[in-house]
Amino acid sequence: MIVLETQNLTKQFGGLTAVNAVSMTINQGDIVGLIGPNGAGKTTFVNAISGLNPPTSGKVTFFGEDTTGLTPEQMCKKGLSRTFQIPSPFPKMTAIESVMTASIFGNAPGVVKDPVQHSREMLDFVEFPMAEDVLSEQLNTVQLKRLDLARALASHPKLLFMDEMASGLSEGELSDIMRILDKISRKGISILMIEHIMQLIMAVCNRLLCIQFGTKIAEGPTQEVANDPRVTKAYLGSAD
Ligand SMILES: Nc1ncnc2c1ncn2[C@@H]1O[C@H](COP(=O)(O)OP(=O)(O)OP(=O)(O)O)[C@@H](O)[C@H]1O
Repeated sequence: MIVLETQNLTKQFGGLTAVNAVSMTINQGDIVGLIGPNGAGKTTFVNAISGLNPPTSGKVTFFGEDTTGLTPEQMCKKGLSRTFQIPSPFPKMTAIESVMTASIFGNAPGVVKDPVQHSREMLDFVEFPMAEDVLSEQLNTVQLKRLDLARALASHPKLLFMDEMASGLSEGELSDIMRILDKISRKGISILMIEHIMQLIMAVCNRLLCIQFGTKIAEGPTQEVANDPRVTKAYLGSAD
């Protein structure tokens, strides 16, 4: 089953074409790695799909429905959640209160009977390393990213976008993230992850999409794309 499809998705900022006619597909159960050099347009592409910064042209289809230009709130209600490269929490809220906002506002009324218990389960699920009543402003970046993930999962997504979840992680924290990604996937949630850490990409992604200067240069099975000379040249820096 096709979860998400983009057709010629384009985003321009004035004279800059940050995303240039990108067409791609995510199938049920996929863990797709979105790779490409810095400034390639990865975050802009994800923003254009998830509603944060709507596309200039092109089409987004989510579970067969045209969702082009819908707001983040509308996309969330339809089953698309995301995490951010730089999480921006509510600083004066505790961890559990932050997750509760998503639990309460990210689901249709009545879906979550007990938001406290549900949020606690989400924090457990992502193996949140701090007490649930810690203030968000006291968390470091790695802990904030874990909280961001719990918040994203609290709205029962069918598709999850993750923006550089693993940057700055130690070797041990990286294997924690791999385990958590596996748990998310086993729940039937499809994943698109922007990531620079090839160790993680190669271990968890079944497919890759590579963009450069806003244009798709490769899409397909992980090994195939990773070995594509255009990708090695663009992303890893050596083709010859
Ligand atoms: N709001 C904006 N206004 C103008 N230009 C923008 C805006 N957002 C992004 N850009 C530009 O669009 C291009 C793509 O940026 P984007 O952040 O999507 O790249 P990226 O692949 O996610 O990079 P990185 O890996 O460094 O996070 C860059 O040239 C960037 O400067």
